Amino acid sequence: MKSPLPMQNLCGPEKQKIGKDVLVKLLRWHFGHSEFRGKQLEAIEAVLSGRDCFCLMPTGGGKSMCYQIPALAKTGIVLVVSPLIALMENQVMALKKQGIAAEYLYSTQSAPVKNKIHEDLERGKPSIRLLYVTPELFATSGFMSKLKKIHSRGLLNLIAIDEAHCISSWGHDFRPSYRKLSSLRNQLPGTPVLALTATAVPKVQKDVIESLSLHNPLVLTSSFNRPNIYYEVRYKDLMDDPYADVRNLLKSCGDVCAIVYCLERTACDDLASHLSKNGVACAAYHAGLNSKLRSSVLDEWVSAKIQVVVATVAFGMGIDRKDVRIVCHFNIPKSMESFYQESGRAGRDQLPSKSFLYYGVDDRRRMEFILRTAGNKKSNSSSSQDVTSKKSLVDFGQMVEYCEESGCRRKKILESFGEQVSGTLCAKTCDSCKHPNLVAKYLEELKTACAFRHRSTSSRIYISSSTVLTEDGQLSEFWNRDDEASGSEEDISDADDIVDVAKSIRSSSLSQSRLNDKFELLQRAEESYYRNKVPEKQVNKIDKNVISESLRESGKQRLTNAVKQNQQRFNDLHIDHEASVVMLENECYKKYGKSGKSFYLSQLASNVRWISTANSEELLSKLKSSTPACNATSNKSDCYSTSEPALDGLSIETNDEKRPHGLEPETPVGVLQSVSDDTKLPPIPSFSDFINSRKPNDSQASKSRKQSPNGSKRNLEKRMKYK
Ligand SMILES: Nc1ncnc2c1ncn2[C@@H]1O[C@H](COP(=O)(O)OP(=O)(O)OP(=O)(O)O)[C@@H](O)[C@H]1O
Ligand SMILES: [Mg+2]
Repeated sequence: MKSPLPMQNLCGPEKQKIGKDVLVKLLRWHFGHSEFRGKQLEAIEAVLSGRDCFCLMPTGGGKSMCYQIPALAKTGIVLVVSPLIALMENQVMALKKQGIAAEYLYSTQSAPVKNKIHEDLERGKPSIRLLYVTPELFATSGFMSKLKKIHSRGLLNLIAIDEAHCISSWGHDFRPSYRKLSSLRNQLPGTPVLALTATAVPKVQKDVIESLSLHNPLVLTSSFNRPNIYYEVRYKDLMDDPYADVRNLLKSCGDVCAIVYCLERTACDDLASHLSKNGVACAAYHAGLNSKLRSSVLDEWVSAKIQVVVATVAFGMGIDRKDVRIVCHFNIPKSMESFYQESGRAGRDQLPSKSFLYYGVDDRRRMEFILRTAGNKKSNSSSSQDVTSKKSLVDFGQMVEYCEESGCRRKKILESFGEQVSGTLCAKTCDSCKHPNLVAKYLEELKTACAFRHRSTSSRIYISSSTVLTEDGQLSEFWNRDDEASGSEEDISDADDIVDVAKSIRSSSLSQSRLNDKFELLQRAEESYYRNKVPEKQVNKIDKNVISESLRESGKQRLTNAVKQNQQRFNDLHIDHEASVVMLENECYKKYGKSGKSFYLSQLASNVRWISTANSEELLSKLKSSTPACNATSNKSDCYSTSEPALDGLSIETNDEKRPHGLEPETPVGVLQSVSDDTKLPPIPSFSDFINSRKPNDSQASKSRKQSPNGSKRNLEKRMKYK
């Protein structure tokens, strides 16, 4: 471990101004960088002199240094508020490696770890120089009173708010918990506050300064230009196989570090599995994976054991690998801000890197649908619905222009943040400046292709994926039949703000008639599948449809979420959550594993619906756990009679450890046992059955429709009408 630079020899008494040479020495000694970058030095000098500072620097610009150097320049503590535990963990680990005493605290951390940190902070001269905390912890009275003590002892040197744009609801990453930071100025007077962000929108900047009550702050802004990133758009509608294009692109760049962003979790799994099968070693990362798997992917990627990650935006803020050479968006992002942040993860080492955006007209429509619906969900009054929805659609419009219009891409990015850009700035570092004729040709072809598609495929079933309310207010999920992608709230909003998302879903205003239309479409698709069975020719297509282990994992996660939403009922009925999830997922897989992903996902959605709609008896009779029956056999897999190899990924043997103790031995029919027993349990309805059961007056008619030729005819007429 490197010994700390002996400060007393460098800067003398505490109050004395710390000179530039001292700060540069600290930078070199501790971090090995020769000089400060951009506005780092100005920010550091401001906060060391006790002044508030708002620091706007591009992604990868080196914002962390602006609070890390002050922490080393004075005895005492720098408090850093950071939005993500993973982000704190990474930074603290890196600092410790450099021999700098840093720790992090969050509310659900184990008591011994917390106590050790608190003990250090209570010492006359704490050894900790940087303390990272979550905004949630900051807002607790217990932590605040401890902090006030440190403050009253004159040891709190600086409060740094990293990713400060999270405080603004105008920003793309709003975290309600950041709002609670607005009281810190009153609670801890006299301590300078440093707000750091890479978010460029002026409205957000103003909001951050006001919300944190920064007093006469030094406002430091830098250009958002990332000269080392080459920008290019690729047009999916002009490609035979966009997957192959991504694959070839990655292969042609060699074994470089890359992030491929997809809108939806299932798309991540799908693309990752395609790439892996075709010689590009990679891993999927999204919020649907369990946290263990996610952190292992992250660890492997950070330590360069994996070079390529296919991820949703859950792979986001604070991801710090300097040598990302390619960021590829397989679907259009929701705004220029998001695009800038995500593509900005490339080339943090300032070396040449590339951003590729795969643009497709279907993706555009889907995003428009999602934003419109999300806008409606997020607001209660109809006027604010309009405003939210319009704002996000306007933001998204900039992204569409980026893709659909000719002209310098770099200029479009920078101008969207209000920067004036000279014509020569780009210097052929985007496709439009480098190959203007080619891009113009693509855009022309795109227009033609879209016009043609509009005429010839207006009958195509286009169902955008989203989570919406059924008529009785329960959660229901739709699956996109076109690309088998599932809607995922997390993918388009705050990944860790489940409560907010749930609230927003509850206030969804999707009309009943549109819902019914969608039900009809899904139901018909399922019926038609069984009528036509899969022809031989489509064998290849079905291969693509294979249900991967990671898809099954994410299926289990969906069911787990549904169980969590009904946790109270499960607890009241003493139903084992985990075993139920395993059993239901296994049932989906057994039933639809061979029919392909589409129906597997559909059946999972049915299960999710069933979990929230089934009454107590139904839940009990299907899921009541008999843990003791299974415990009686030492090996959990003995409880399964199935010999399916795909069960490997379900880690059944771990369920015993996790199962709550105290279940009575006479508990009836076991979840796991139920799969192997002949005991007849109520089936989970298929999509059609579910819909029909919800239409009591119509169910008979629906059945006869399925059977009689007249029924089919009526069905066809109805379909024509819909189209
Ligand atoms: N003065 C410097 N000279 C060279 N490299 C630097 C300097 N300051 C910071 N860096 C390096 O730049 C990289 C990015 O730094 P940092 O993570 O602080 O950026 P950031 O502005 O916080 O980015 P983001 O917005 O993505 O969080 C780090 O790897 C860091 O070591
Ligand atoms: Mg940062």
